[in-house]
Amino acid sequence: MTGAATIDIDTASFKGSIKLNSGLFIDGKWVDPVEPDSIEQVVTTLSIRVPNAESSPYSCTDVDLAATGQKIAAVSLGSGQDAYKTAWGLKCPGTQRARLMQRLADLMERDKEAITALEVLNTGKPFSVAKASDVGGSIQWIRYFAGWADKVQGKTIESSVTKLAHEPYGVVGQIIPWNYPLLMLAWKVGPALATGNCIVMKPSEITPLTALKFSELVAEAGFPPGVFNLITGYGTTVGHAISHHMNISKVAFTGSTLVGRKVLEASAKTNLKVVTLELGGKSPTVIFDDCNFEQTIKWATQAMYGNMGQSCIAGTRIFIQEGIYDRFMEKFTDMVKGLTAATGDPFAATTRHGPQASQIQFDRIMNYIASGKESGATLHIGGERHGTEGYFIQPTIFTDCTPDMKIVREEIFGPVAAVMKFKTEEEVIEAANATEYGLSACVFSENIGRAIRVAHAFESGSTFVNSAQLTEWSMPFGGYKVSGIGREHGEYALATYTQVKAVHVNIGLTI
Ligand SMILES: NC(=O)C1=CN([C@@H]2O[C@H](COP(=O)(O)OP(=O)(O)OC[C@H]3O[C@@H](n4cnc5c(N)ncnc54)[C@H](O)[C@@H]3O)[C@@H](O)[C@H]2O)C=CC1
Ligand code: BAL
Repeated sequence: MTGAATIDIDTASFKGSIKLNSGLFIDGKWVDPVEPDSIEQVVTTLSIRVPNAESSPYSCTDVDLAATGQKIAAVSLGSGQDAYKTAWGLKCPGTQRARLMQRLADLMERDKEAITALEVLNTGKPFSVAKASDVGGSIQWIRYFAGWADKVQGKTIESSVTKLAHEPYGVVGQIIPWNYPLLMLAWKVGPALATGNCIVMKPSEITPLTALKFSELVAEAGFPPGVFNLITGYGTTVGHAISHHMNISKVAFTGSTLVGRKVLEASAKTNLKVVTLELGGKSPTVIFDDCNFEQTIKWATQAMYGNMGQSCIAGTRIFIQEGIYDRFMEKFTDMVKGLTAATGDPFAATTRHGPQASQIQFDRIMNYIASGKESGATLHIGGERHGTEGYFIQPTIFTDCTPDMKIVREEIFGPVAAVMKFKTEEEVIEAANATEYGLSACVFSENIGRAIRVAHAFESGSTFVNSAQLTEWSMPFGGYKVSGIGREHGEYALATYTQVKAVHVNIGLTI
């Protein structure tokens, strides 16, 4: 139900009380979900776990913010449509949209510490990382797209005097996951607002807190009511309603390939809404003998274990050329031991590795570890729960992996590396591409000719030479194969939030 919950946080990184609205943010207002006997009915459960600073930081108190039923269609989507027609998109000049977006970014900057604390509660990621990458990155994304808002322009084709207008879709649905709750929101909101669309946003049911806070800042920034709407709830209800809705013209989804297929299917069965999908990955990290050894160790470790391995571009299949295999494994093992030693309370300044985001995810990863052991891979290090409480898993390495193993084929979304040895460039390209996924791939070699050759040979939407995971607001991001459809970021993202209208102007032709 609507109302505000106060979350008291007393940790090494953040001390304070954060007031958070707990309703749905629709048409610029916090509203109660409507009666549960309606046709489109969902149950919204916002349950957060607040570390109890008095005892172990991992013993948690459940705080219920809301648990209720709702019908979303008439209220949220109807008002979104109305707002689009009267107050946004074609009616609101790009310069004004840019100003509002910059104001929103300023407010996020103002509340950066509190937003970070909420994101840590949401996910368990280390505070310093959440502050710099998740919240800092989100602010950058909003600012970057604010810069585009007054530069979305059409063209004129001179020969036939045809004006091409790039128009917003109207109401777009956005369904996002739990691994980067605020960042994924910013990735999607930025281009949608810049191009003048209205948004119906559904955060993951596991991590709604920063999205609620973001909605408050949207209101404070002065966006017209209905431009940004937040509907919390489950995928099978709210997500299902969004993907099937006849008045939503485009859906942008990030999450599992399984659900991505459902969203696409929903489009086919309803109004053929445009669907962009950013899905899973099983990304290769290819390390040649002639790499810069010290740098490569660091990048490969970060690529694998960053965000506790809960990243769609995690470098989970690590291919090491035979000449440096032993030396690399020795140092890589040391890095993992260091990470294990720095595993713990996400609010502690020394923590570099936190828990997995949920019990479901914890169980899923532990099952993959069991499968790795059963399938004959060698458990090199890790493989157990870390500590006795919470969703902590030791950073893990499996060696002697083969392509048929589940831990090599499937996205684990946890801190579990599958290491393989290779001899030749041709062999490793084939092995790296032997996956249904194609989101990201890294190559490490000081032979720049070879590095570029391999980067081009990867069947992947993003490839990195002597680096990893450097996703940036201006660089297109998306998948080959089952890793997705469409691109986010930069000018390419604008194209996925606009449709082109050809206006043919007769300047003298008579019949
Ligand atoms: N590409 C990425 O960044 C992500 C990939 N994943 C992968 O997916 C696996 C499972 O994680 P989940 O949380 O279960 O992902 P998921 O794909 O079920 O959830 C992502 C979002 O989709 C929504 N959703 C779920 N069912 C839906 C439906 N029928 N219609 C519309 N929306 C729906 C969820 O509520 C959430 O907001 C992970 O282990 C990982 O492999 C998960 C999260 C992010
Ligand atoms: N889903 C995009 C960001 C990531 O998971 O790495």
